[in-house]
Amino acid sequence: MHHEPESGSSTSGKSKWTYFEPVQVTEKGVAVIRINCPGKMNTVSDTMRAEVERLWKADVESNASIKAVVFISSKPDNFIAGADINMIKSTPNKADLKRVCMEGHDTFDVIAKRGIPTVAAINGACLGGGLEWALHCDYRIATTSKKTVLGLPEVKLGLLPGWGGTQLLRPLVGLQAALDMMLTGKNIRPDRALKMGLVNETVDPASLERVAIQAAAELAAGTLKPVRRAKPLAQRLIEDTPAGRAVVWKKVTETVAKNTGGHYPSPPAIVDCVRHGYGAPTKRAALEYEAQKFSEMAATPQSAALIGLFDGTTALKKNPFGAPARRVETVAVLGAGLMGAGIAQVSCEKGLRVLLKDRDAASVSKGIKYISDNQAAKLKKRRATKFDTDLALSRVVPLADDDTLWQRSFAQADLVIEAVPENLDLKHRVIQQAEQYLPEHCVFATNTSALPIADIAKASTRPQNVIGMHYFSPVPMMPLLEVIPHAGTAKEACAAAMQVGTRQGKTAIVVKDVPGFYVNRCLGPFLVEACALVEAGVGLEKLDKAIKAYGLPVGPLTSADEVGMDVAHHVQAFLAAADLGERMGGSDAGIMREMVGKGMLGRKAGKGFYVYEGKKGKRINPEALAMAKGIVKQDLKLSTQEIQDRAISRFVNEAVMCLQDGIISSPVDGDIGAVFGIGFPPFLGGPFRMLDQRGAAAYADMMRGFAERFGPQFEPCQLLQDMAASGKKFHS
Ligand SMILES: C/C=C/C(=O)SCCNC(=O)CCNC(=O)[C@H](O)C(C)(C)COP(=O)(O)OP(=O)(O)OC[C@H]1O[C@@H](n2cnc3c(N)ncnc32)[C@H](O)[C@@H]1OP(=O)(O)O
Repeated sequence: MHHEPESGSSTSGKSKWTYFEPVQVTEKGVAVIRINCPGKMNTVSDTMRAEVERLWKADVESNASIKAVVFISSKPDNFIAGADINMIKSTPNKADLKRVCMEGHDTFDVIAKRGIPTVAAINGACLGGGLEWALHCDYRIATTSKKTVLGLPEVKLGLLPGWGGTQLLRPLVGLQAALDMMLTGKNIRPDRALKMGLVNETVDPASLERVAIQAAAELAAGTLKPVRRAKPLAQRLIEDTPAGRAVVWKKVTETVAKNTGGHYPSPPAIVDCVRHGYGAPTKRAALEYEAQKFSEMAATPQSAALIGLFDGTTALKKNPFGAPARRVETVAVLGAGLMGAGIAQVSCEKGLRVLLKDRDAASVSKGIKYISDNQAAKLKKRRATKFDTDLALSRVVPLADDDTLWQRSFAQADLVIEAVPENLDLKHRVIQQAEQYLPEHCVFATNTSALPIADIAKASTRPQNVIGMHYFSPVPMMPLLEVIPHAGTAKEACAAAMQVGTRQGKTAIVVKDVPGFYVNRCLGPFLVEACALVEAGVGLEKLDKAIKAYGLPVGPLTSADEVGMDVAHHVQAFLAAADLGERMGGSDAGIMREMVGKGMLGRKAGKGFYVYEGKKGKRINPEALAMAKGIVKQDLKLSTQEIQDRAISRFVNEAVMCLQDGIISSPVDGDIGAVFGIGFPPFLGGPFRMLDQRGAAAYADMMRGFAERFGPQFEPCQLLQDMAASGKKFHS
């Protein structure tokens, strides 16, 4: 689409508004309303919404020369990032949010009443209430900037699109695409948004304002008519007939039930709102229903938990050590196995130069293949462009020990991440070998899940530069990073490691240098309890199902099979020998030891607790079942709730113990670590949020009851007892 530029805007000086620039009116009568909320992001609060209505009434409504309006942002990287989450959180009576939503509609009614076309000129994040703002407009133009994303992510906060999203999106993109967007909360990039009919045009960022003004003028003149994407016949048959829609409702209801396990109320509420829209007597009635449901969702503990995780993730984007004096540009990764290649991938994708080194060309090639295969997959799924993937790969320099090129290249490294196997001697050797060629300032990070960082640092001539960076596997998928300074690590090294982790897209928490760090330390007692439960007569399948039903992605037995029985057993044995004392009691995990001895190492060996039969899937391993039956001490006939509480309380108590001992520095870190590290149910918000919601006193009582019945490993730690006695909450 071609638009002629228009010149000669008039402006009215310094803004009298808090959230908007002064309205500019062009010669052809296009009013440009620039959104400029205080702070980094534009968000829609009740006060911002009220102000746009005042602005409209003061500067637009009675100005007859205005023929069309463009809404545009003054911020470099966001249009509107949604409703103000702080407003949602701080509304004490969530029922009041219905009024907030409905007043939003009143404002858009005021705007619509003037009868002039409105254009949303979108650059950067256009999310949630921000996209709903754009949906209320007559025309949407998005820039092709990498920063431009459109989406309705409310579901990720346990909410639903409450400013018309469940009603206004469907007519543009179709029922199925609308449901997909709202139920996944995924970001839509501009090219996709154009294809699906979400926006009318895409433009280069430099042209956005000019094109938007021109489009507005043409809409006003009637020379431009917004075209709705035509639906193919098959889509019409499904979406536009009651019989077709019945199929959609059935399918979507089943998918929602399967994906949420019944733990999340907002996805079914979204489906309900969309469905309600078809039968509602008026558009207003449908919007009122949606607003009612929005306020109900905002009052759920699940929403509070998910918003808590959003806040925690946002807070952790800020480096607690401040920006390092020297920005890391080149990262050397030692070891091109699964871990090393994953670390190299997330680094090169985010613009870091990577020196990937392994023993020989064959080993390093495997790592390169891993990265290039993943890039090809991203390209295929359109998660990246050819240019992005080519650029990422071009940043990786493959290096091998048998070619001295690595020695010269290492002189450029700012930070090394070693990911060689877990063997102290080997780690010492690689540190000493690398240090000969590394510059003085280079930080040396070690990716270990078990070895003390202080011990690894002993081999270094610059121990102040040594730090732990514990990634989780598979690195490109897992969002968490534990950053572990030892007692002698310099602040500058901590700052650099945190900055690199955040740049790699990880949420990084700082953890003390103790056995298991945080996540594995909490997993230890949980794994032991899984074995103890088998000894208490809980069937293998029942155990896995009970923990999955609690909301973890998989049960402990599947988890042991996936990470490998040898690895799981090693973690358990290592922690049993460490400083956790009685807290690792309850079982000696003999079943795992025996399974390792028999080569039942889990998925990688084709059998563990389950037998893996290729396409046929998996079934309980009869050999493991026989072993399990053989170790039952007394069948206690535990209920599902008892199984869940016994296993989860061991994890939770250890998490609180970590806070008590300063291994983690806050409940926020503890919650994020548990949710992002092991998949602790997000709808519970993490162990600390869960304790706040369930009540520390009730939880401590339950654990004391278990301690009496099953042993001292259930004794609640001091901090949990203190919180129980004081009635205080971990999160204020
Ligand atoms: C009925 C309608 C309901 C809704 O609309 S619910 C809200 C739906 N919207 C969202 O869920 C989007 C939330 N925001 C984000 O996902 C990210 O942010 C962005 C992708 C937009 C940008 O990410 P990045 O560039 O990394 O910035 P950053 O550090 O996350 O945020 C900078 C500051 O902006 C605040 N912020 C962002 N979005 C909102 C929001 N919707 N309400 C209130 N504050 C918001 C953050 O907290 C932080 O603040 P600080 O600098 O003080 O730490």
